[in-house]
This record gives sequence, structure tokens and C-alpha cells, in this order.
Amino acid sequence: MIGQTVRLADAISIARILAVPIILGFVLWHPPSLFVPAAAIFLIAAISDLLDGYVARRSGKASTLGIYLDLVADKILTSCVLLVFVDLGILPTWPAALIITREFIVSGLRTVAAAEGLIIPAAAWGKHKTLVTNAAIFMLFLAFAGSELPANMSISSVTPVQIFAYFIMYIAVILTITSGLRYVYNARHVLFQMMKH
Ligand SMILES: O=P(O)(O)OC[C@H](O)CO
Repeated sequence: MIGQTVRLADAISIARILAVPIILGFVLWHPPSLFVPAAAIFLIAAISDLLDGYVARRSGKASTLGIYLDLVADKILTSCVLLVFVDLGILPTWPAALIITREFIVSGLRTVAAAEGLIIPAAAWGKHKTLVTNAAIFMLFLAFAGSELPANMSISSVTPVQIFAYFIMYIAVILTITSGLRYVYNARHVLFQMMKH
């Protein structure tokens, strides 16, 4: 039973990864008119992040594969959608670059910590960052659904919903940086250890 629950959690994470090409397909095929179906699939994928955590917790024990799949699925989903937003001019390069760089730094830290026998699981501040980032992405999808893309817009046609979506995205950037710094600070002994070798 525990094995089955863990496998269900893993299957949910794998489904989240498989949803990424479908979302990108909708977004790139006919932007921005297919943003609503893209947003709907993105929302289901983002909610599945909460679901796989719940399913894994019910088993009382997350598998190592489950921890890996959960983290990797989140990062693939977020990074790919941010890149496509940059491609379409919805997002400047720097917030996407900052978010993706932070993910590399924290993932790298997890790798060296694991080599030292230390597991760095997703902490509450990391989960909050993911929640806010996903909310911002979902709102950007809806804010630009059926509207002009930024390259064809005049400043006067920017809507309050679009301004609000960007506001949430910049909060997500701040949470991404602060949560990343917390991981680095909490694992400082791993970094000091690395410097000694
Ligand atoms: O901030 P991280 O790297 O711990 O990632 C958190 C996860 O996205 C939560 O599922």
C-alpha cells in the first residue's frame, strides 16, 4: 500500500513533466489566443504539485525518486513557461534568468550536499516561492489571453490585470532570491567543506 501511494505520487510528478510540451504547444502554436487552454493545463499541473506532496505525505515516507521527480517537475514546468514568455516578449529576460539561475544554484547545492550524505528537502519558503511563481504565471496567461502581445501594444493599452500579474511576478522573483539565499545560508557548512577540499 505504501509502495502504491508512493508510485501514485511519482506518476503525478511525471504527468506534470509531460504536461509541459502540451502547454508550450498551445502557447507557441497560436499566441495569445490559446492562452486559456494553456493556463488551464498549467493550473492543473500546478495543483498536482500540491497533490503529489499530499499523496506522498499520506504514505508517511517519500521515496528518493519521488523527491527528485517533484523538484525536477516543478523546475521544468516553471523554467519552460518563463522562457516561452521571454520569447513572446511578455517577460523581460532578467527575471527569467534570475529564477532559472537560482534553480541551478539550489539544485547544485542539493547535489553536493547529497554527496556529503545530507538531503536538502524542499522547505516551506521554497514551496511558497513555487506557489507565488505559479500564481504569477497563471495570471500572466489570463492577462494576455486574447489581448495583443506586448510588442504590438502601446503603453496606454496595458490593463490593470496585466499590471497586477507583473506585480505578482516580481514578488515571485523576490521570493525566489530570498528563498535561494536561505538554502545557501542553511547549507553553508557544505560550502565551507567544499572550500577545504
Ligand atoms: O525552492 P525549492 O528548490 O526547494 O523547490 C520547492 C519545490 O518547488 C516545492 O515543490
